[in-house]
Amino acid sequence: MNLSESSVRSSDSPAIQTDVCQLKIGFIGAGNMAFGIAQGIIASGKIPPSNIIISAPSTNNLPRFQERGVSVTHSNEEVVERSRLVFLAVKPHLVPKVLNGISRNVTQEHIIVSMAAGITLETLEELLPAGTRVVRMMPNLPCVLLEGALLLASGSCAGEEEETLLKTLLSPCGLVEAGPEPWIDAHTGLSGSGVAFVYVFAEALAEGAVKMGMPSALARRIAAQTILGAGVLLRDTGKLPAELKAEVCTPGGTTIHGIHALEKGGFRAAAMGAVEAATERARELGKK
Ligand SMILES: NC(=O)C1=CN([C@@H]2O[C@H](COP(=O)(O)OP(=O)(O)OC[C@H]3O[C@@H](n4cnc5c(N)ncnc54)[C@H](O)[C@@H]3O)[C@@H](O)[C@H]2O)C=CC1
Ligand SMILES: O=C(O)[C@@H]1CCC=N1
Repeated sequence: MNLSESSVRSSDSPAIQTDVCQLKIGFIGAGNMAFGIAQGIIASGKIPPSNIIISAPSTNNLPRFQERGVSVTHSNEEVVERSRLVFLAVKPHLVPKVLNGISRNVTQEHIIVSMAAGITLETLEELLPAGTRVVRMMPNLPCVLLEGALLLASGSCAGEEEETLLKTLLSPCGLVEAGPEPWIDAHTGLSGSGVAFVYVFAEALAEGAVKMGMPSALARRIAAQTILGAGVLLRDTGKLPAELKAEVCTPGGTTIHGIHALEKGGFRAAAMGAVEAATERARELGKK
């Protein structure tokens, strides 16, 4: 069995089913993140939507999954019973309650992937049967458009092979990387929360243009396209931000005057401080 078609095996864990395309996948929680990740998995073309099941206590969020051929239920236990790869997509404070509810249904055949901000691998492993294969994952909102940035970290009974499986399944969601657990909290600040920091910047750019007389709807559209274009250039050229910045800055021109204003306003320190504050908050959420 090999992963490209395929199945994966952890050295001291059971094989991860037969074919990846036969893997049964579950989601507990049916919010935006579950939707983004499920869309990515469906887009991979490796898993038929009928092999995916999702649970939530109310029906509010379920129709958009049903429309894509995903099975839905109100029972978290049913999700665990019918799946081998289970994504935990509830808010962090609900994780202990949800894991207490499903723990007796979890076997060593399962891989449990939590995307809850701050909740540590140690906590997840304590709440699940000994030997459970657990992975922590931090996605971000653009996963819903398959332009996300995800970071994975494995628990003590999971590793490279579970990460390989997840990278294969999740790569349509965007950039998928793996790293040590402490990076997950930093990634939460940089990217999970960082998306919202970019929106604050977008709003501020647009409001600057409104102040200078541009209609706000047009200013917002241009701000969005400016951020999109700058981001694609940064990603696709592989150049450093400083190199691209230098390409825009004509000596004595408009941009360097604007950058001076940003620096006088402490923009760079504020952005670094935002990532630091969000990372610290993720660490705090993880404390028992
Ligand atoms: N929203 C974001 O940008 C990001 C969120 N996350 C993490 O993803 C997780 C989910 O976040 P969102 O999708 O934004 O939340 P959400 O509030 O949109 O969705 C949570 C879902 O959980 C369901 N739910 C509530 N109680 C439940 C229970 N007892 N059993 C099963 N389902 C239950 C809700 O009905 C809802 O469908 C959170 O832990 C968050 O930290 C991670 C990265 C980014
Ligand atoms: O604000 C939060 O706690 C979640 C985690 C990252 C993005 N949203």
